[in-house]
Amino acid sequence: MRSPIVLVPACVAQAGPHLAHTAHLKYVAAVADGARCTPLIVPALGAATDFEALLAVADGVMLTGSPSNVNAGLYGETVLDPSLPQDPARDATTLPLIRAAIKRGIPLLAICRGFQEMNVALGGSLHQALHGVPGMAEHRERKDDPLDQQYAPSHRVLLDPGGQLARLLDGAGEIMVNSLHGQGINRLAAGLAVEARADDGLVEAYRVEGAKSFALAVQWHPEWRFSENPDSVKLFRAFGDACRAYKADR
Ligand SMILES: N[C@@H](CCC(=O)NCCCC(=O)O)C(=O)O
Repeated sequence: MRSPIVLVPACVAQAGPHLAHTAHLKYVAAVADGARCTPLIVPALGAATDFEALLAVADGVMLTGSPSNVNAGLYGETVLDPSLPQDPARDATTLPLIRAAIKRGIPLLAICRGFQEMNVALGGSLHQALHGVPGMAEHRERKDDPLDQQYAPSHRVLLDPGGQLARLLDGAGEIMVNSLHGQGINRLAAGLAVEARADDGLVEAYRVEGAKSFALAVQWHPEWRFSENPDSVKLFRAFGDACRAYKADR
């Protein structure tokens, strides 16, 4: 019997002199080895995407992080810092895909940029520069640090005691997470329920209320060395189980 197929939408990024559709190995590995599903990288073709064809084979969708920001025009603002990277092709691919996946009850796990774009896809908005928002902590990584340090746990998040995340983490009240983002949730979209917050109040995880299946998003990076972090192992295993259940019922 085949394993569940999990769509992993790509970024458009420079690979040497050429543009390429890219997905970091760590995300693909977390789907394969953590969720135990078959990752399928989806090119960021925007409106040229055949969403029906993709959804017909998808048993899950995982949205990755990215250095690029969700275009602020998609939540009714102008881009405050045009020097920061954008990826309009990814926006035009992921936003419709997110809405379609939720409608069909296809399991969804969203990470960092994915967490932000899912909120925007459902009508929410972002802070474009968290570090400029009074009372907010610094959530960006130090880019000069070695990667292991950039992705090391840097602050705690408090989990909603009645939430899905707390349940799948065996009743944990708080966990330590890494933090590599300059943007963050401003207005949470209607229909999303907070699962975790940082000490400064920032929403760090949410679920889709009343979702037909697993639909969870986290601002941190569980995919980073996931096998060394028991919380990340449980998260990817739960996502994989939801994909297996979706596949069995389809
Ligand atoms: N650009 C957004 C999202 C941040 C993000 O996804 N960072 C991860 C980048 C690299 C990786 O995939 O590990 C923001 O700054 O908030």
